[in-house]
Amino acid sequence: MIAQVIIDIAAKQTDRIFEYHIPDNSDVEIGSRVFAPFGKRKLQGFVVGISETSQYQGKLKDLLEVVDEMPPLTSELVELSENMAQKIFAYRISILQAMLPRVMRANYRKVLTPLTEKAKKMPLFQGDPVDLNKLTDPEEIAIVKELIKTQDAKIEYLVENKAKNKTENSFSLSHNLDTYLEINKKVRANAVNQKKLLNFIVENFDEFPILQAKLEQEIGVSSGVLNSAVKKGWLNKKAVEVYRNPLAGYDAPEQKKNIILNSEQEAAFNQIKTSIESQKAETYLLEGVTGSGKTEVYLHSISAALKKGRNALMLVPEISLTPQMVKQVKARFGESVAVLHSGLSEGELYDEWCRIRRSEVKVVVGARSAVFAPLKNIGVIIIDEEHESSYKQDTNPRYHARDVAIWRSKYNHCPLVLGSATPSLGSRARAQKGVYTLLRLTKRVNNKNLPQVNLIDLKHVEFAGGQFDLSVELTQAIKDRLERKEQVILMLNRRGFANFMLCRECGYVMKCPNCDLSLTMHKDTGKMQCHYCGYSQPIPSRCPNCQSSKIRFLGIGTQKVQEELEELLPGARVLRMDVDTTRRKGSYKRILEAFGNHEADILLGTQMIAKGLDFPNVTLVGVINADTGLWLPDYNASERTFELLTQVAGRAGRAEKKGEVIIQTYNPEHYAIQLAQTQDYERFYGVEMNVRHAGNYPPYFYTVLISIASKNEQNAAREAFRIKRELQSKLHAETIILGPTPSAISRLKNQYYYQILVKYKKEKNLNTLLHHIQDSAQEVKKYGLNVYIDNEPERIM
Ligand SMILES: Nc1ncnc2c1ncn2[C@@H]1O[C@H](COP(=O)(O)OP(=O)(O)OP(=O)(O)O)[C@@H](O)[C@H]1O
Ligand SMILES: [Zn+2]
Ligand SMILES: [Zn+2]
Repeated sequence: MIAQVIIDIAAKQTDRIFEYHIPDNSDVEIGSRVFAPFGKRKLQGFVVGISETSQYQGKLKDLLEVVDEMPPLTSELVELSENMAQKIFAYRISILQAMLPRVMRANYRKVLTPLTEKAKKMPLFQGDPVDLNKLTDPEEIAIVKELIKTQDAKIEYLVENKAKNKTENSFSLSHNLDTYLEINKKVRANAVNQKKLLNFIVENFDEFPILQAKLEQEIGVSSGVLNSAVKKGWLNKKAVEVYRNPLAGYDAPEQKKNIILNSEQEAAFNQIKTSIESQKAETYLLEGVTGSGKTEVYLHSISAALKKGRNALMLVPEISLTPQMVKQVKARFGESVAVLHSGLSEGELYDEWCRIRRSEVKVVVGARSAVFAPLKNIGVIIIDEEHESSYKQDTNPRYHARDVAIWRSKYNHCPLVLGSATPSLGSRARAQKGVYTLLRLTKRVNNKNLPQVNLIDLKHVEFAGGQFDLSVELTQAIKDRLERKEQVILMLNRRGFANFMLCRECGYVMKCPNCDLSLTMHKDTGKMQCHYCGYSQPIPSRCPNCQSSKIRFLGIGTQKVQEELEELLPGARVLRMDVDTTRRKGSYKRILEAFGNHEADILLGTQMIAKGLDFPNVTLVGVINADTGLWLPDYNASERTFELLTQVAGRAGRAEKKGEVIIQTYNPEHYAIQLAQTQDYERFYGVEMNVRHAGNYPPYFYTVLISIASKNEQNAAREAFRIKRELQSKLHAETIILGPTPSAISRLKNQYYYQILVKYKKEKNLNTLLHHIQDSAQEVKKYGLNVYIDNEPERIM
């Protein structure tokens, strides 16, 4: 038999199938990871097909071995990777790798192995191969070169598999109960520990095998006692695989009572249920105002799928951001839930993934990449907060989880539910055209009103403190809540916004030497930092340009607002949530739990706190600066602003108590802000569609962004113009080609970027043309050029 293999080298020349002969009695399947000889190297690859015959004329090489016990990819995922490779501009191997947990990606070590006795005795080796990546001493490098030349040593590539199963010792019994009773009689009473152990064995005979940790704890003996019992033949010891449990701590304290759906929820659920039961691949857009109970519709849908003996896949934005959601799913479906998200340790992630692959779970909840979960027999797919831009991966491979989900829904003959209070314009437009089926929840559960929203015009306002962050009105409103023992959520919009250093004498702004971005001040670490490449330097006390001491730090940070709040409202307990306070694993969850237990009055944070939170005691939401993102040079800046404000407003007044929202803005007359005030998505949709129509933007046009990067600015520009000419000569006249222009951030990590935006309605050959452009860029890569192609970009700056 012949295996079709995609080899683990991301390059144009290898982006195709290589054939190998499958040795007899080797259990290669589609989806297997294998080792294959490739030139002089031994590389990993994925089997994407198996056939009886080959077109290849010569003699095929044998596959070397199969890496995993079970093929890591299902045949569905293999097929999916083929489909994706045709649509997005990425190599098939990059797509296949993206489907696996990070730890499973192969790591190659280049080592030098001694061949002759002479070499083996050299101090360089000390008997072992040398890791060439770790070799830095020029003298040693010279020796290595010489050894290769004289063939006393050779270079080899070792593949490291970092994915490891966690094991623990388990003890089982070797005799029957009577024998232990006998032994127990013979052991003298002063052998205290042995007695303890034997008594335990006799009393808990049926409980065995038992894990070591548990035995030690229950009997109160050390591992030494257990090991000597093994030597005596009383116990057998064996390492068994155990799972790391990332859901520990998510156990719901009480099983929630079964909620009865209201009539709108019921109507939406019934439609979804029909598709689940008839196994129909239909896409639903569940448009429900904040607090309308979308989650309950999801959970009912999952139940309905399970009842049909099928499984469920649910995507949420960044799961660590919604511990409340995980808890609910876990409370409902218990042990059969697996979670996948970037907040887990690599080991935990791998274990969860294994449980899914081995069909030990029925429900998978996860962030973007969970859309590749090797779950079989899917009966429903759900994407919560479907408008979130994080569902699009903005690095290679640039896929959108929604597109992948649509493909999987067709493959599995199951419905896909896209839910949001503020659907993306594209999804809403597709529902208008009937491509998706629109389901609406127009009211909050129990007929609660949406909160009242007040706009405060920052151009004409009195500020409460010495800083220009908090208006008198907002401060007073916070005070009122504190007196009533209610809670407040305050959001500082970080989009398009940073704390930067400005010299009032010469106008100098401190920028990153590698990128074209201003450095951001971090008071806690005492550093000015580039958020893009990580460069940092100490906060200066004088202007680096003119030595003046008149430097100012502009912008506001959550830290500064926290200080001001504590000054204006002494005694107020403030919890801060931003990148700095959530860096450590689990801190997000801890902060939210503390706020939920009313250990603080105010939750102050960045966009992180805008979505999905459900705290009944929150009656006031304040937005400190609504509009920083409004003027970004992106066609979807209004959509993002409207969405953010509507979402954060939705956190107020979700239970019995009435909610209020105060939005501070410099642009109270802008339509995105005005419509966020009424939280009227449908009207916003109407207005924004007109704006997009006038500007020839999505969803009226499709878009592709081509970025050209080089260390040499001229080269980037020259190639960009060449690509534009090629596009112009081959595309329709009505297709719009914008650029090339330097990207809004024109230099990043010492690379200059130029970009071209193509807007089109119908271009049958565009895909082929773009692949061709990318391929020819590969050929000029030796001049340091890189071309990136992003289909339907979320950001065009
Ligand atoms: N039928 C119902 N009866 C009573 N309570 C309900 C019902 N459905 C949902 N709830 C409760 O209403 C609250 C809000 O629901 P949920 O969080 O699902 O809203 P949502 O639509 O997801 O809102 P958002 O978009 O703001 O996240 C939750 O506490 C939920 O338990
Ligand atoms: Zn930088
Ligand atoms: Zn200066």
